[in-house]
Amino acid sequence: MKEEILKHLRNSQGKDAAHSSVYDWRVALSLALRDRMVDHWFRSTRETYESGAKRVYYLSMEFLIGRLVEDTAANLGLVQEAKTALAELGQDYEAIVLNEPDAALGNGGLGRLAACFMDSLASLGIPAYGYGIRYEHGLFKQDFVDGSQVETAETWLSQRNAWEFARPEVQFRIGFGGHVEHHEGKAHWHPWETVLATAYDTPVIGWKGSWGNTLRLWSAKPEAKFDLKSFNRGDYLAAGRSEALARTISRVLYPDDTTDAGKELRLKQEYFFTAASIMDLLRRFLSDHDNIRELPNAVAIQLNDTHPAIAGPELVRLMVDEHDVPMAEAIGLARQCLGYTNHTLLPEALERWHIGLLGRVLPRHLEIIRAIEDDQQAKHPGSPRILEQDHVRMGELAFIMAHKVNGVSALHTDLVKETVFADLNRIHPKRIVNETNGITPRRWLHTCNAPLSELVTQEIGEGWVGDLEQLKALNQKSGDRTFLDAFSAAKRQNKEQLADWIAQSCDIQIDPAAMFDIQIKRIHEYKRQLMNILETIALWNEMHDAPNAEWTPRVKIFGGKAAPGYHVAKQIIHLINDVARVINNDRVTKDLLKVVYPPNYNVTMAERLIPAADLSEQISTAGKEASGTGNMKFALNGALTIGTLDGANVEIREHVGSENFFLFGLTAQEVVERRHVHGFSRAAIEASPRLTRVLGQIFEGVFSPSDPSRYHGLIGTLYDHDYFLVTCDFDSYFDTQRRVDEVYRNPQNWAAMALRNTANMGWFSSDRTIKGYARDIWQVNASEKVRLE
Ligand SMILES: CCc1ccc([C@H](C)CC(=O)N[C@@H]2O[C@H](CO)[C@@H](O)[C@H](O)[C@H]2O)cc1
Repeated sequence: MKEEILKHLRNSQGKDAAHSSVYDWRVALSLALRDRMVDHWFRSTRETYESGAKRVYYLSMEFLIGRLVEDTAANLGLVQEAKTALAELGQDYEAIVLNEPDAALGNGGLGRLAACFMDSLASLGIPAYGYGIRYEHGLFKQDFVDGSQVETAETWLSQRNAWEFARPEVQFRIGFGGHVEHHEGKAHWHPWETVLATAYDTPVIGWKGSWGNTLRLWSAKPEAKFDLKSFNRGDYLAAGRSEALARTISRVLYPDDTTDAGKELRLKQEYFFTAASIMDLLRRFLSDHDNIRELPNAVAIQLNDTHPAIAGPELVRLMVDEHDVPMAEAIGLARQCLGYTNHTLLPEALERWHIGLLGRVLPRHLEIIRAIEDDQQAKHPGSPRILEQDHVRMGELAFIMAHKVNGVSALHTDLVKETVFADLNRIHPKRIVNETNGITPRRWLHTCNAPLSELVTQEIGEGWVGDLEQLKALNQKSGDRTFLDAFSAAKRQNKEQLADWIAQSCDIQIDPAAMFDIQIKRIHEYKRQLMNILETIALWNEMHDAPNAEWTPRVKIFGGKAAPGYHVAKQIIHLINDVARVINNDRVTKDLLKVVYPPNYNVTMAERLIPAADLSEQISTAGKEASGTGNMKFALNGALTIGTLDGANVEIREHVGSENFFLFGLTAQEVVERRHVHGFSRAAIEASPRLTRVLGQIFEGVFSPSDPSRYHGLIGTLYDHDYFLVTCDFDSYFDTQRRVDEVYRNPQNWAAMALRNTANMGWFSSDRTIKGYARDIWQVNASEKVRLE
């Protein structure tokens, strides 16, 4: 390894060791690791062609990958070798792995799930491609100015991306606009503008280097070369216009994760990567098949939400216009290839494109969508329509064009059947299945939590990393004092490390003995960070009133970004920072309560925070969080959950035992009923002196003396439009937090409950989730060799 690193330092970075920066060493190490991946990658690709195995194609607008050095070294079993080599070269492995920028090509849950799925697909030896966009700028960088979020462009590609292989030879022309000419029953689309989709491949190696798959990300390049004529006549802007236009397509990730912006550029992004992906997989299929009607036996295409839903019409277009398959048959064939995953019930997140816009940008596809609509209406008269009130409903299109539709937790899938797709579910009763989300145990325990990972391996061997259900064996240690002490010591070690980082990066001193209570996720009203900070103020009030009473010291840690245009979410961020400033400077409660909100929450920060957590906040309004995956990461890393019966919380509580889970709040059914009660929020506030006091303090500007009326709107909303029932769940949330305090004051008991969480989270491995998709949706098998390993 040492020679390989030095070789890349010299030959790839063009630096001699004496004058190399941490960045140079990091790129050299990455390239050395990448070299070790290539053989596995080529072998897997070769084996797939030879075996004629069915391939999975995972289409996603987002892949929230994070950093890759540690993960890749771990999957190749080279961590120790890399550490030793760098130490011998006088370099610090920790500093080098932290130098890597996050590949932040996603907003939150949906994007991170796609990244976990890629790791599991490779670790299970399932031949697969991930298809997405190589955004020049990922999710924005978040900073706080006077407590408010400010966004700046993210610049991961300003440095060399050591993992990718550019594929200039893999290019597809993607058309937009123009018109469709119909001639002798055949349609010819004449796009007005075209851009080139160029591929960049990143190898994805599974656990134990068992198998290698590809993440193919598309970058937009101009069709027209540099316009020398305009340049020579001095019109420099014109010379670069087509370049600029093309690059906008893959320039930046849209930072919204719940609101359909409905912007033309977003539609172009969705079509750009989807069309390139469909063309690419069809080219690969036709390279060793000549009957397009075989396609469903050779490919399984999964749509990660509706963002790639245009894949249905695009596949039909290519079959009909370029392979002369009759329309109805093409629709049937495409349906057999496609699966669609729904990740949200929030109405504002369900994509619907104005017919005018879609018809202008994709005229041929609108024709095909009309044909799909007619086909559906002919077979199922009265079926919900795709075209409704001059909008194209992408959820209905994806549902109708898929042979299987899945939700991402048991509760969510039931709600999908009962609400958004109730009518389609009645027409197609077998189409909706559940595939509860999962997380990769490689990144989210083995790599991010060495103290616990080593303790577990010491106790039960390393098999759990590839087969997480083996953790169950730890249940029998929940009465073993020595093991529990070791378990608590691992947690304590992580907490001390986190306390050091927070002291250094946020200049706040926190006590590792205090309870670390963490809520990290995108800021959204339904995730109820607002209820958390209201409870924090209520606790502070009572600690301040009676500082000598028996309190459980707490550190409240928040992390998360708000979509730039989401005003209320930004207000909530401002409030949390305002409250933190007041509480953290309160001499009376300084050893009892601290509030910390490190800016720019991302995958790397999650890897730092989750191993150090005692309490995991999963407090969404029941019926709103489709699944959650952070909840799984916390429980796997030995945190106890305070949560509602929402998303995957329900299944986590079933697996870890209700006695090891702090449940509170209204159920999804009760939420719907309570909303019908007139004045429910005012009634809840009046019934709670504690809540009334807190809302009064905020309203008067106790936390914003320089701008006393800053939160008048926010508080007003709680009184009159508390759509997410913060007021109704507040008291049971506060009381449950006090129960948490009591249990935490008994470390033995707490440790036993925490151990039972870790021990019983095996089912939430994304390996189990992917096996479900393979069984229920894709009908694919893992490669012989990997399965037998
Ligand atoms: C059109 C804008 C947009 C962009 C992204 C999205 C995503 C579907 C939002 C998302 O990330 N949903 C989350 O998906 C996770 C993975 O399944 C779930 O665990 C979370 O509960 C869900 O909120 C919706 C709308």
